[in-house]
Amino acid sequence: MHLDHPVTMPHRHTYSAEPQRTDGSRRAFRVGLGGPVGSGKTATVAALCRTLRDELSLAVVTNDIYTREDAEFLLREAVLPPERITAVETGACPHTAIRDDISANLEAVEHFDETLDPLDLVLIESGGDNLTATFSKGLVDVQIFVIDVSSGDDIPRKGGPGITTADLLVVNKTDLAPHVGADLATMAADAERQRGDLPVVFTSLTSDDGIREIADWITGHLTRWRAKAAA
Ligand SMILES: Nc1nc2c(ncn2[C@@H]2O[C@H](COP(=O)(O)OP(=O)(O)OP(=O)(O)O)[C@@H](O)[C@H]2O)c(=O)[nH]1
Repeated sequence: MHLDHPVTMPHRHTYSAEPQRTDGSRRAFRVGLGGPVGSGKTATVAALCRTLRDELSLAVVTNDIYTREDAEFLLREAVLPPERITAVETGACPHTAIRDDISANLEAVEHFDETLDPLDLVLIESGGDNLTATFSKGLVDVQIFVIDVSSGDDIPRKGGPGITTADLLVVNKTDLAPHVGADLATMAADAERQRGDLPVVFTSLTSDDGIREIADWITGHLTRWRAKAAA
């Protein structure tokens, strides 16, 4: 049973998609990273922090069901100073906290907006879920869905909202393709069939392969979002 009905769990926040907060100051651009358990979401967040931290002011919110493991990993790796990493313990289906009752995540990002000024970017990592997990548009401006080749090269063909609608699809662990018999060309063709013009990036985080492409995609969106706000 899902305890995530919007009537039983009303939002405490009124979301504004505007780049300004209610006091007129600028809020940070919010990027959600979701995907199945173990696909490489935390590794992607860590690599993005290392790539972007010198050019942008950024922070990270992680979501785990009962632990703070992902945040602790990022702290251990020192990808950002500790005051820029926080954890939300969802205590329920991971997608509930990013899609249905987003209040704990909103509180976390708003706290960053208030305490880290100026702040350009917040990465929000979902707990590992299934192919249906997507973020509320009230929480993130764009979302990235991370799958990996070791879960089977038929995953893009199977579709699901994460694969078909995410603003960016990341296919991670390409280094494992030869070992698990995954055909990357088939994955690319299936992903294109499911997503049309929406972009796909192949990554291998053993060598940070593809991370610059994701970082550029994020900064491109951030620039356009700000320009739209200023127009
Ligand atoms: N070979 C290989 N291993 C990877 C790659 N990316 C991540 N891993 C490993 O895969 C495992 C899971 O990676 P995580 O980043 O923790 O995955 P996650 O999606 O955050 O996992 P959950 O938060 O538990 O859902 C770890 O042991 C990583 O070191 C990759 O590109 N290649």
